[in-house]
Amino acid sequence: MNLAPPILMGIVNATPDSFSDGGRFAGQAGVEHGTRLAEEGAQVLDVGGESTRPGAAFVPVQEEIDRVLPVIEGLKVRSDARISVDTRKPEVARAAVAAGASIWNDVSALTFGEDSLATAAALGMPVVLMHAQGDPATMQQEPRYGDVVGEVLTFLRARIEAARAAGVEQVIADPGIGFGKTLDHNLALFRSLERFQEFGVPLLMGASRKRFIASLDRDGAADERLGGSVAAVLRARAAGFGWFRVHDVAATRQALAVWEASNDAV
Ligand SMILES: Nc1nc2ncc(COP(=O)(O)OP(=O)(O)O)nc2c(=O)[nH]1
Repeated sequence: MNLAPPILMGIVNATPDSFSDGGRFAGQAGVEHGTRLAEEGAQVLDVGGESTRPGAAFVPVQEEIDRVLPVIEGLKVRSDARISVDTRKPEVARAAVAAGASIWNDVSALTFGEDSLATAAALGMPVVLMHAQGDPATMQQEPRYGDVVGEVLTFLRARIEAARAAGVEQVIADPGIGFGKTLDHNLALFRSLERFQEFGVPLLMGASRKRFIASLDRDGAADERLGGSVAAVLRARAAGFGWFRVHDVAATRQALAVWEASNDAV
């Protein structure tokens, strides 16, 4: 399997309430944090202004723009890393691109806004299409699937086709770990990651510090989940994933370096 070098997407949550680092990286603190992540090896910095953790409240457009723009503008000055904007809202994506973002990371896979598809095509940048069942506010109340892997694949296949039909040329697919999934649903996806290669597009894993890790080991807090986060990255890498959205860039970079060097199959 000839894999392109891994792309590390460092998480910069300019939010007051993100599940693992809420309130720490607004404004200048977000610029400093993103700069540090780029120095640690992140090729992309993912700037978000709305938490999408289970139970998160909706953030109005202007408030989300006010959160992400100062961080994006500051990072454009301080770092050469590409910037992605983590938003469901086309208005926020447009503002972020005007400020220097060049990737749209949409956890709603361009379904949230009526003009999301047209906006993505007009902006002409790569779009991350992620699977989620339901809305962050309620998605973990009672996730149900007949065949979670089959249904996630079917959804992403349809969204990739819709994006391409709308004129979006570059897409990245993401199974959406933790977005409307129980532990068993997440594990079923992890055991079937190779099936996502069918799309023939870059694949993104975003498992960093998520709850399923605590469910498998001592129920630790978000800052006690580094080992599980790295393990999830390596499992995805073994399945051909190339993009990794992580909080802990240096540790992930090092783990991938050792994994790549000790796997001649890469
Ligand atoms: N493509 C993609 N984007 C994502 N954005 C946010 C989160 C949630 O994690 P985090 O940003 O750390 O927390 P919060 O949503 O509370 O800010 N997970 C993903 C993911 O798995 N894939």
